[in-house]
Amino acid sequence: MRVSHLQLADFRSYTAADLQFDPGVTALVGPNGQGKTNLVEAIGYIATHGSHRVSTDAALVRQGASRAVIRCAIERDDRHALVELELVPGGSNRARVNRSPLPRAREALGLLRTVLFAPEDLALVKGDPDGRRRFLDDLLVARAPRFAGVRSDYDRALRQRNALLKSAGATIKAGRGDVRTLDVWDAHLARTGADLLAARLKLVQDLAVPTGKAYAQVSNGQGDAELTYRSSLDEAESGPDGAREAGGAPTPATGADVVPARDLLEARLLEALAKVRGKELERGVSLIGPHRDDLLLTLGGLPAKGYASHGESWSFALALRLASYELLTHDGDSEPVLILDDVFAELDAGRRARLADLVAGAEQVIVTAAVAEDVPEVLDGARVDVMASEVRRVR
Ligand SMILES: Nc1ncnc2c1ncn2[C@@H]1O[C@H](COP(=O)(O)OP(=O)(O)OP(=O)(O)O)[C@@H](O)[C@H]1O
Repeated sequence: MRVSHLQLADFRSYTAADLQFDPGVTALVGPNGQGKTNLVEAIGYIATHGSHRVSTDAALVRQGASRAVIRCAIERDDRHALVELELVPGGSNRARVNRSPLPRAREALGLLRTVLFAPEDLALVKGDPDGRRRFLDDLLVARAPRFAGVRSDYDRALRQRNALLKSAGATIKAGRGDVRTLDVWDAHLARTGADLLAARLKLVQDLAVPTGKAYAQVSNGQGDAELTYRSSLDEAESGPDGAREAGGAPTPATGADVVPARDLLEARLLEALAKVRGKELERGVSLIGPHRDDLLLTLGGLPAKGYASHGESWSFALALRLASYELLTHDGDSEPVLILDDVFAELDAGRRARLADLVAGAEQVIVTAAVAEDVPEVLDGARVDVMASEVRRVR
């Protein structure tokens, strides 16, 4: 799969942009702050309906404008799709595919698949669990777009349940409030939470081997990179409020683990929610569910966060992206578009060369760099200069 044409209106620093892409490598080159990342961010947005840099859309609309438009032509074998997204901060985004409006923008998910690696990815290793949960959920959606609905159903159930715990918690605890409404939200949370949890557990199992392999490739065989899904459900069941005895620390995924059935997870979530209800009413928040989980990253048995060096952390983040690329390629009938935003300048010579070798044969690679020398020679291809939010094809 590849992007063949990108057009922007009022997106970030661009009043308008129009850029054609060839298959293979395209390097977007220009000094800092000229609009290179804005271009790849727009392509990433078409694929994920989100930005890799900000969590709300307001910053994506050019200052002074009220909406932005991204139009992207996608080629997949001999099929073509023209996807157009209109970003309306504070309102609902609108999508058109081949010039026909879709009832809901999220129906356009899945038409373009990208894997984007950027300096922000260091937070996957060094940052809070929130970023790692988002990584897993974005990959779930890229593999199966229906998970966009699952995720938003879970978020809605969580918001409503937290609002109820906060507003009516004290009265329910005193035996005067409407417990039945809380029971209903427990059921919603357990149902949608089980969908999300089962999918994440399976995803971590699928990612474990390719991540270890990619880490070894990028770091030239140094260190064992492992993934472990840490679930708040397991912890609640083995804690003082729980019914089960502690089962010890969670073990790293091996790729061959048995993922608990979704229905069993739903029953376990319901039971655990009932057990912690008193504590939740006191605190006014939901204490169990996928929103409290984490993906633990370990290197040679030690947590990467807090122990790994800067270079090792980079390699781990890169390994997660390369493993995502492998999964998406394996699942679908075509390779996702690979985007490397400003990453070569961050890597040492060895890692840079190994990464370049790994991605050189991909169907489409879009690279951004401040200077052309940062792009490894093996990634020889088209070059576009970006200056003051103007694009100029030079090769
Ligand atoms: N909503 C917006 N409206 C107008 N300008 C914006 C908006 N958002 C970002 N910009 C501008 O876009 C520019 C940054 O563009 P971008 O991040 O693409 O730079 P870059 O070329 O990738 O730089 P670097 O090499 O430093 O990463 C900044 O000058 C910033 O002020």
